[in-house]
Amino acid sequence: MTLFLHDVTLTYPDGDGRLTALDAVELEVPAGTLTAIVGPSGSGKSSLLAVAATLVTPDSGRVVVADRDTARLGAAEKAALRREEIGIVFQQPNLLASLTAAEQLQVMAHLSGRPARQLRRRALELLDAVGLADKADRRPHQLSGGQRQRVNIARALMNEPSVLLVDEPTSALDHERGAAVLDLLVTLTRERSTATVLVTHDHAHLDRMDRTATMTDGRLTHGARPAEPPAAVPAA
Ligand SMILES: Nc1ncnc2c1ncn2[C@@H]1O[C@H](COP(=O)(O)OP(=O)(O)OP(=O)(O)O)[C@@H](O)[C@H]1O
Repeated sequence: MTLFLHDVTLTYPDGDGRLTALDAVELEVPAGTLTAIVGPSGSGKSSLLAVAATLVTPDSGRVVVADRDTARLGAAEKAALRREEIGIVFQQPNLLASLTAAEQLQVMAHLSGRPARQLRRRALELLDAVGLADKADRRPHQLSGGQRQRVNIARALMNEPSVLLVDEPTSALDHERGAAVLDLLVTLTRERSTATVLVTHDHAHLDRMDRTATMTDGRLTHGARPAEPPAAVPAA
């Protein structure tokens, strides 16, 4: 199992007490599949991503990433695991204004120590995979919002991660571009065998995902489709 969370509980300090952000969460994401997490604001979705990314250590439970039990890892080993095995796509692309699309990707992988020419080749291959082969030398202000999000996704894949964590990738996009970005994420998940977790508010495209789970007050329920508004009953 590429990403595996077992009985994960996370609390934050809250006044005199503690607030439970994740409550006995179970999550298994096999390689090459995409799980969408939906749920209301404040229900714990971002906390789940932060724990899966090993950025936050839960109070209890197991977090296994690429067959490594993260509880056994020191800080340096965790940082290496993040760099080598985990790709993160944030809501806002956070691209560096002065760099071209290809450079955004290359700078990400620079620390890996691979030769510059090899990094450039990989950056161009990924930009091609996200449909931006002809935009490699554009800077962020010369790209549309959807194109910037594609650069963001390609950048997260630069180190060939086995786990891809995606936070609200379509929130800044219109319906059509949002759907195209989700299609792209499904394709990349299959092609690159990533275990992908996607947090989304957007219920419109859940049928494209392999699995859906709903977060409610820190508890994750699998398989349940989020409540849709009831269909209008035609007047008799
Ligand atoms: N660093 C923190 N310290 C204290 N409380 C926090 C912290 N981060 C999140 N929380 C609280 O934990 C709960 C879960 O927050 P989280 O950000 O995981 O929810 P979310 O489902 O991602 O929300 P949204 O959809 O609005 O981004 C919320 O009640 C939030 O206020």
